[in-house]
Formats: sequence, C-alpha cells, structure tokens
Amino acid sequence: MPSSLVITAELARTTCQLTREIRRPIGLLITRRGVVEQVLVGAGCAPTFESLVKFRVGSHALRGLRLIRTHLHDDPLSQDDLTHLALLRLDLIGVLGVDETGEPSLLHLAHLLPPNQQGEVCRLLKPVPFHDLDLQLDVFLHGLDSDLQRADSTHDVAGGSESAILVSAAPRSHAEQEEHLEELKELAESAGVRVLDRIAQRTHEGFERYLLGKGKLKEVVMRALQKGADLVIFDQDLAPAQARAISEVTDLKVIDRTQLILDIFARRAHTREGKVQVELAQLRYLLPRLSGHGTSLSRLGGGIGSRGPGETKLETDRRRIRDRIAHLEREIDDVARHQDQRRSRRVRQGLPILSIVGYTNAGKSTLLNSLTHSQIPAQDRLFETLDTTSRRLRFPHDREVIVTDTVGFIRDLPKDLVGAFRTTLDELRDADLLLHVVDASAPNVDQQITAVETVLQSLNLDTIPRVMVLNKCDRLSAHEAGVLCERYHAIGISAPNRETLRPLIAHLETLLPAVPTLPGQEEDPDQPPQDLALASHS
Ligand SMILES: Nc1nc2c(ncn2[C@@H]2O[C@H](COP(=O)(O)OP(=O)(O)OP(=O)(O)O)[C@@H](O)[C@H]2O)c(=O)[nH]1
Ligand SMILES: [Mg+2]
Repeated sequence: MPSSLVITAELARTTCQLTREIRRPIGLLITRRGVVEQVLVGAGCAPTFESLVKFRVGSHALRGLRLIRTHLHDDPLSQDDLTHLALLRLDLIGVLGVDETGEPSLLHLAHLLPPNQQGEVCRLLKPVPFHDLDLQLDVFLHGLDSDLQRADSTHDVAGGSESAILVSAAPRSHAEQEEHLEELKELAESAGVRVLDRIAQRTHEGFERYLLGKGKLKEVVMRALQKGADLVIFDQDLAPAQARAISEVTDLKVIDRTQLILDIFARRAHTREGKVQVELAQLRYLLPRLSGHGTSLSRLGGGIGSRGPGETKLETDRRRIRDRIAHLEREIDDVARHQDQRRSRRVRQGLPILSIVGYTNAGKSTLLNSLTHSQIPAQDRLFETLDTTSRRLRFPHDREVIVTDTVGFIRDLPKDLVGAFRTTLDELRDADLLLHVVDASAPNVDQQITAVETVLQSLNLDTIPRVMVLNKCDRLSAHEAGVLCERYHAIGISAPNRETLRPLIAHLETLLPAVPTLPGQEEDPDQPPQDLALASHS
C-alpha cells in the first residue's frame, strides 16, 4: 500500500464486504510502510498493549500504526476509539461505515494533538465519503510528528525540569491517600519536578500486576497525555516487575517514592560521606531491579530517578554493582572509624550532647542557627540537611553543650536509606538529650510525630531522654498553640525568633548537668563555644 494513502480503495472495499458478510466490524492495524500488522474482528476491535510492545515509542511520539475499523452503520468515533487512539499513541484512528451493498460509505478520522492549554487530547476530522477522502497521509504524519516533537522540546525548555503525575493506589481511604499525595508533591517539588496532576485509587486484592486497576492506569496515561507529563510517580513502592509492567504499558517513565527520595538525597549530598551513603542506598535499591537485559534501567534515561550511578554503571552486570557496593561499604566503615575518634574526643571533653531530631522541614536547622548564631542552610524544602552539624553552646551558670543538627525523618523512610545513613544516624546514639522538633502548623502533626517516634524506636534511640518542641507557633493562634503544647507536653517556639526560645532554654538548663569549663577547651577544633545571646539579657 502506498504510504500516501490511509487505506487503498481495494482493501477498503474488501474489508467492507467481509464486514457485511460476517456482520461484524473488522479492524486493520496498519504500519507506516503500509503493512497490515493485525486484523481484529468483533465489537472491541482494538489491539492490546502487550501486542504493541515491539512498536515502542518515545514519550511524546506516535507509534507508527494506524487503526482503521469498519462499522455496519455510519456511527461516528466512539469514546473507546478515542481512548485507544490516545493510549496506544496511534498515528490515526478511523471508522469506515459500510452501506447496504457492502460498499464503503463515510469515513470518520481522528488524530492526537500536542499538549495544549485546553487540555484537548485529539482532533476529530470532518467525516467524508470514503471516495472523496483527500488526505496525503505521509505529508500529514510528517507535520504531526514535527508538531509533537516541537511541543516536546518547548515543553522541556519552558520548564527546564521534568513534570509528573502523582499516583497513589492503596487499600486506604481517599482522604488518607490525598494527605500522602500532598507530601509526595512536596517531595517532587523538592526534587525540582513540576506536579501537573494527581490520581488516587482505593485498591483491593488482585491489583498486583499494575498496582492499580487497568482502567485507572488508562486514566493515568490519558491525563499524562493531556497535561504533557513525562513522568509518573507512585506513592507506593513498586516491585521490580510492577515498575516494568507499568512502564511497558504506559510508555512513560515510572518511578516510586523511594526513588524520588533517593534522588533528592543524591542532589543534596555534598560531603564525601553523604555521597557514598546515597550511592550505596541507590545501588542497593537498584540491584534487585536489574532485569536480564537491563532494559528497565536504560529506559529510565536521564533525570529523576537516575541521578547518581550513571547509566553505564547501571548497565554493567550485577557482579560489578556488587563489587561497587562492597567498596562503598568499606568506605563507610572507614568513615565510622573516624567518627569514633571524633566522638571519643568529645566524650573526653565530657560535654553533654543535645541532638535536634524531627520530621523533615520541621525547622531543625533554623533552631540550631538561632541557638548558636550559625548560618547553616535552612530552606522550605524537604531534606535540605543531610550532613550533621555540631556547635558548642554555652548556657549561663556554667553549662555547656554540643548541639547537633542532622538529617530529617519522614514516614516510611526507605530502608536502604536507613541502612546507608547508619553512620550519620549512629551519631545520635551519643546524644544525652534529644530535642524533637515538630512543625506545629503541619496538617498531619500527629502522623509526623508518630513517624519520628517510629524511626527513633527502630534505631533503638527511644531510651534517650527526649524533649518535644512545637515549632512554627507563629502560624497558629496563641490558643491553638497552647492546646497543642498541652496535648503533647511540649514547649512552643518559633525558631527564627530568639525571644520565643526562652522557656525552652530555661527548661534545658534544668536537665543538663553543670560542667565547669576547663581551661583549654576553647581550642576545640569543632567550634569555639557560642554564648547564648539570650543569657546576657536574663
Ligand atoms: N513560620 C515559620 N517558619 C519556620 C519556623 N522555623 C523554620 N521555619 C521555616 O521552615 C522551613 C524549614 O526550615 P529548616 O530549618 O530548613 O527545617 P529542617 O527541619 O532543618 O528541614 P530539613 O533539613 O529539610 O529536614 C524554612 O523555610 C524555615 O524558614 C518558624 O518557627 N516559623
Ligand atoms: Mg535542616
């Protein structure tokens, strides 16, 4: 068949006549070279995703296949037809009416559109009698390909970042899933991803293959097309086989929450120790996901979820990845030994250690800055801090402590991360007192507190005395703050405002032992002690 024709008159007639005879619609799936790839008979008349895997395409391109099906009447394209057009990224979909005598009558055609502001996925062409069809298919497809490609590149330049649809599928209520999706959105934004839409489904048993139902998965793809998303981020961890199945069916890049968190950590790791820990966590996560051909990994391409170990590294065999893991583990052991030396120096000094812990973005670093006049980075994004910072702080009445700020926690902290951040988290073991900072203005305060307590328990740190501080009280009314403080037996503060820290400091003083400052301690290489600014006023 010439590449300029949608379908030859001869093939159209034969198909129409057959349709009349068997009284069933017939669908022809035709390649750009004019080869009939599949013949489908019966009502549904649509190829399956699975049968099209070999015609894989890039995220915004067409599949190079058109579907022309017959219809015993002159019905227009159905919603199902348009869904197939979008989901399968067909070049074109057409319905050809069959008249009484078995001759082709009206032809209805539709094609996809580049992502647009109206959110329109496709355009329906005006139906024409088959013999009047005047469409130069090759020219038309060339134009459509370029439009789609252009939209893709302007979209990249415009945003300079990836854009995503967030998906949650769990046997949980919608409200609960929405809350989790809200946090997933913050995570995505912290990774520089624009969030275009989100979808939640309450699932039951039997959704194992794609995690969510097939119908819902179609909806995800449709929305991704409408909004021009190139990435789908799942709130649930995907088993390797699920991730593969989903990305095969959707032709979109698919990552889960763990990968997203790992990606943020990879962006924020600055120190050698941080980088080693993140790479280790990434490799441990990837190892079981290395399929036979490494296809699912190479399909990740660049960007989110693939930072850190480069693509070439990912495609080396498992054995080399295992070697790398072993090497990184040895490096971490080295770090741990160094850490021990640093610790024993502190222990010799006999200074109590006050460690600030809490949910990510609660205001831990801001509090350390306020207490010790430091300027460590504090920003409104998740996992700003990865490395531990220690500062000496002198209270009035001969009390001195080392205050440390460290990586924040999150619910369901990926276990590979906990393992890899062992040395960072181990530092918390030396704490004499944990200061649990809570964002009192967070909509899910309760869950954040529970999540932190769970992590502390899992690290066996729940035996260390703990003081809870409700931060960001400036965002609440005095009454609300009072009620919360009472409920949690906590002290309310607003970390950037030093004045609000007075009650906290007074309380800490009662808990800390008096240590007379010995001569020579000021030469401590960590930092000279910082007098409490408030102390001189009180
Ligand atoms: N309104 C208000 N904002 C605060 C307060 N404390 C901190 N913030 C803001 O909250 C954001 C997060 O603060 P950080 O100190 O970076 O929080 P963190 O707990 O160290 O966060 P990670 O290191 O990412 O885990 C920043 O934008 C702060 O300016 C407060 O008491 N009130
Ligand atoms: Mg911080």
